[in-house]
Amino acid sequence: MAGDSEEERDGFNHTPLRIPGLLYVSVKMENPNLTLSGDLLPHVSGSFPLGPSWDPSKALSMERESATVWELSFVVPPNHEALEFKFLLKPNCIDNPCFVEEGSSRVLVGGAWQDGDRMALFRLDNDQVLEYRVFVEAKRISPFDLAASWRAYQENFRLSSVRGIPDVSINSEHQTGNENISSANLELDLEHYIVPSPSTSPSSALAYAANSTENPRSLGGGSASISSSMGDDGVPMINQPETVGEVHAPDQSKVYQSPGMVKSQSVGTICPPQKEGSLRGVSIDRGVGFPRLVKSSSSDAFTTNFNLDPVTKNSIPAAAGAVAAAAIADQMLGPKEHRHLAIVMVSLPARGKTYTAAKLTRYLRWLGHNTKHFNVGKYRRLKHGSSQSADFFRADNPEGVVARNEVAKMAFEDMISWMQEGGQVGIFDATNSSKQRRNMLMKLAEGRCKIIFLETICNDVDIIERNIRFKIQQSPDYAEVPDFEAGLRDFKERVAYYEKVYETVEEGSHIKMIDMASGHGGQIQVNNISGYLPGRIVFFLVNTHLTPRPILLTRHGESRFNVRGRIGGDSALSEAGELYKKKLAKFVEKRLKSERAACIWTSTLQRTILTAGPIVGFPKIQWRALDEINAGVCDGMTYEEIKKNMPAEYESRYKDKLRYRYPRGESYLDVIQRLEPVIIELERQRAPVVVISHQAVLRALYAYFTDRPLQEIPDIEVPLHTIIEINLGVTGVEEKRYKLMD
Ligand SMILES: O=P(O)(O)OC[C@H]1O[C@@](CO)(OP(=O)(O)O)[C@@H](O)[C@@H]1O
Repeated sequence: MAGDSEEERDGFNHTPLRIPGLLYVSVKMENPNLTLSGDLLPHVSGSFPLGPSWDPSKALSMERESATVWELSFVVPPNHEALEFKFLLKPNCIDNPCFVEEGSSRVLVGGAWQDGDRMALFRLDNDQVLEYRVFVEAKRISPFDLAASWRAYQENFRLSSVRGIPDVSINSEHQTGNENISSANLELDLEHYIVPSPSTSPSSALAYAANSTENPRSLGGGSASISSSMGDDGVPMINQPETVGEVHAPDQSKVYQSPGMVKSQSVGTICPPQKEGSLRGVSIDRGVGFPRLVKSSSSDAFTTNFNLDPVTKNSIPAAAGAVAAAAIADQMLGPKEHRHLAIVMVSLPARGKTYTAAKLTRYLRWLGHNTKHFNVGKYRRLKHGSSQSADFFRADNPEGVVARNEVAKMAFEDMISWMQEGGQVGIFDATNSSKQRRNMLMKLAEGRCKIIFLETICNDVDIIERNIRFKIQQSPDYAEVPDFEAGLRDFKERVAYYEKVYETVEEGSHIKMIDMASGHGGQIQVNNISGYLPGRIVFFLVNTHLTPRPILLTRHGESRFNVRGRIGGDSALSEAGELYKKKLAKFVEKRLKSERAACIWTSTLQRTILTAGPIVGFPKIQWRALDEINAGVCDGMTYEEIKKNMPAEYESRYKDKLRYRYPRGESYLDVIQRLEPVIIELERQRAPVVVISHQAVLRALYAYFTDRPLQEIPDIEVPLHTIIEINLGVTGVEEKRYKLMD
């Protein structure tokens, strides 16, 4: 084309490139007339780094890039010595001679030809001449691109040693070769290996679920106002409301300013131990909720207030995936569903209502929906004391009825106030067993939130009896009743009073869970339910049950990358990892020996598959969703290397590890989103499950079971060679840890 430089026309580089960094050099040969070359394969031989010598037998073969083009790429330091080389054609058969191109050697300096010929000529035995066009391309590359291309090379060319294993497998016999370890080393007295669970875990002991619900605003001494002030830039700053009984400290790391956006502050909430014997201790509120949608002050366009971190240049919504997508869709098309949702529990006492409410709260929070659990019993105890006898609950006791309606109203109003300050889903936990009470709540909700009634019906007398006994042991209502039998009689009397006036739900939007506790049969009836979140709630409830079973979480045995401090990758096990896999197999054998069924889940990465290897007798299933967080371009690097070579990325992750997404990789929030099907399946399973996975993934799973705030997930301790046993039972979640080796 007229005006094109010679270089642009023929692809040649005539001036030496003097650019800092590593040089990625690609040399190509093109032979448009393939038929002439027969089985002669293009090679390159030359000085370092192209080869140790000019010996043709050590020449580097070029890769076929297309039908007519052959390519060889290599990396050289920026100020490399002149590289000398020549093209060769080597026959397939080593006995035949090879042909070296005519003319003097080619010289590359700084990635550019030094007067090199643009054609390579080969004179064959029969005086036939073969002509190839030659090209060179040099690019400066970062160590990360280099690492990525090396990884791609490895993944493509080095077969994983476990690739032959099908997605679902079971080995019924110990593998030979794996057992050359003295059985004495593996003699496991399980109790001997128990180590304390982290003290911050609220579920390391049994907790009465109602204790950790919301504290009343008007009874606990705090205020419930929205404080609104002007920020430095003159735009209003909306503070998260305070919750009574909690001390608030603004989390400066989440204060952000973004052009055209309302400045917002997400508040970390430090909760001192709660009055009612809460086991939670100090915890930090997750500080992420349904993204608030605000209108830009500088333009007509709507923007989404996503708690952006000023240092994270690829800023990520506070709650990723579906939560953020729903917020955007609402903003563009108008809200499809009511922004605030109240799940109003309905049931007789001791039907698993509070347990179901707590479980649903935990699930919705983990997904990033701002959810709180309001337990009217807690309000009652704080207002009227915890030693009310059955009489208080009689429908023909006017003072009792007034007092109970009053605390219900108070809790409901607290819930609505919290919603108006940005809360999304309130779980309203009381018996709400008469139409009259439910009408009262519907009136209070009018124009302020949508109500879905969630009724739990249980017809299994054994389950009811078990729940009643648990209530006497755990509920603060009976903490001061020393005689268990007296407590039992009183509570049964209370239940009878409720039964007299109980009216099943027929009105409004509702979900009925009928005999779902055992996990055998049961049914869910749904009336007038629509929308994304209600749909998701129904799906969750359909899959959940109360059959007790353990879930064992463990990281793979130490990998070779772990030893070298490299993240990600797909390396095999170190020597210590090899030992752990054998110990783990023994542990599983012993711990699950009385179980009729169990299942082993691994990721698709070889370090988990190899760790599961010696476990016998249980099916093994590989889940891609259990793969480690994808570190994108940083995969295979050490944290030190990232810090040195990509300081901005390192800093961004350090500042907000939860939301930080590796370039071309994932964030912790991404990992949580992809784990949702795993959670649903874990809830659905009735047999024990052993999950052999990775640090980031197990942090997210563990946070779900122990109701840890999203913000804390990236720092949860999940050590190597340790098994975290989660027991899901009728009374809640219990945790135990076994450390098999260092
Ligand atoms: O989020 P951080 O703390 O980096 O932890 C995740 C990292 O843990 C590691 C080990 O450092 O997991 P893994 O156990 O699978 O080897 C890395 O591969 C992974 O990137």
